Amino acid sequence: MDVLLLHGLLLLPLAALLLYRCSPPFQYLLKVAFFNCWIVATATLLSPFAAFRGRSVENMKILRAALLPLKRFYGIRMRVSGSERLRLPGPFVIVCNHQASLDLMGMVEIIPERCVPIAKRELLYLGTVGWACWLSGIIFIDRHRRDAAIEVISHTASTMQRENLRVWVFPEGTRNPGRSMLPFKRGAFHLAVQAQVPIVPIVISPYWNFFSPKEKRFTSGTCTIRILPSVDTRGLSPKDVPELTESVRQAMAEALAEMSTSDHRDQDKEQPLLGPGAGGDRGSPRGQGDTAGSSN
Ligand SMILES: CCCCCCCC/C=C\CCCCCCCC(=O)SCCNC(=O)CCNC(=O)[C@H](O)C(C)(C)COP(=O)(O)OP(=O)(O)OC[C@H]1O[C@@H](n2cnc3c(N)ncnc32)[C@H](O)[C@@H]1OP(=O)(O)O
Ligand SMILES: CCCCCCCC/C=C\CCCCCCCC(=O)OC[C@@H](O)COP(=O)(O)O
Repeated sequence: MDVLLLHGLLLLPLAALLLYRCSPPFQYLLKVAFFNCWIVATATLLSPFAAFRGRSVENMKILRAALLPLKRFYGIRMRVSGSERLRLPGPFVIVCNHQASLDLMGMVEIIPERCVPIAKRELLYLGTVGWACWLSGIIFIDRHRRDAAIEVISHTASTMQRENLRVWVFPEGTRNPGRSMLPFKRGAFHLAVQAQVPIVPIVISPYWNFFSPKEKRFTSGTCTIRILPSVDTRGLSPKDVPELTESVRQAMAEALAEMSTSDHRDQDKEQPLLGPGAGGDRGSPRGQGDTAGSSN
């Protein structure tokens, strides 16, 4: 009986390993589970240290350090182009496309100092993760209460100037794995106009060559982040916001379309720490590679 049990216990990890290597959907599930576990574990372990400092944007540095290793686990190579455009001295508003939770990997790659994201209020209720977000100064809005959200944004505009704060907004307002961008919410643009600060648009390339929840596929691959030229808002007033929103969206949509046809060759792949990138590069569009970036 004991021998049987021992054999069973030995076979279980072996079977799991075999399944992991042979079944891309199983690999996908485990990789997504690990992503979430990593976030919960680091938030739980590190938030008490951040709590000594109290709520502060400086805690973003801890949050960033905790999330930076993720790309190595998954063998995701990040290529960034135009990073010098983020080296503006004062406050500014970043607007970025939002595909999935994986965006966190791109965010930590490029997010400048003293920058906080605007996030949905629901994140506050994620236990220690919500606590970590609150401690790091993340700004929460209730998307279902427009007036309250607008008030938070107005308040943020004055804080930005006073405290030299940068703000990161996902103007689509929700995750969008689709091939084109959703219409933009106007909050980020009102914020920039109210604070009279520049807007820096950022586009993260589509993940479909290595990540697809629909197909349950998560392999290694390359992600390109393009920082577009900043847009000045000095002298603009609230009546200019619709046009401003549309012109920034247009520039981002064009960049996204261009990046969607870019190909990431096999030699660009990193070896993931979490096993082989089984499943290959299915579904990746073929074309010219984006060589403008510097890899780091
Ligand atoms: C060294 C340091 C390193 C640090 C490293 C750090 C690493 C960081 C890593 C990890 C952090 C965690 C990351 C978490 C990420 C989470 C992401 C999310 O949760 S995304 C969901 C939440 N985001 C949004 O929703 C977008 C913002 N939303 C908006 O801007 C909306 O506009 C909103 C909510 C304010 C209203 O939404 P509406 O659905 O009503 O739509 P509308 O069309 O925009 O507005 C309706 C009307 O209100 C006006 N309006 C909107 N905002 C206004 C404003 N601020 N002032 C005046 N009017 C405004 C508009 O002009 C429009 O009016 P008219 O049609 O033009 O007449
Ligand atoms: C201060 C100490 C820090 C310790 C280490 C912290 C470790 C990580 C902590 C927090 C990371 C943030 C996790 C939040 C990730 C969620 C991002 C996301 O994708 O949310 C979805 C939301 O946008 C849109 O929602 P819907 O598509 O409308 O549903």
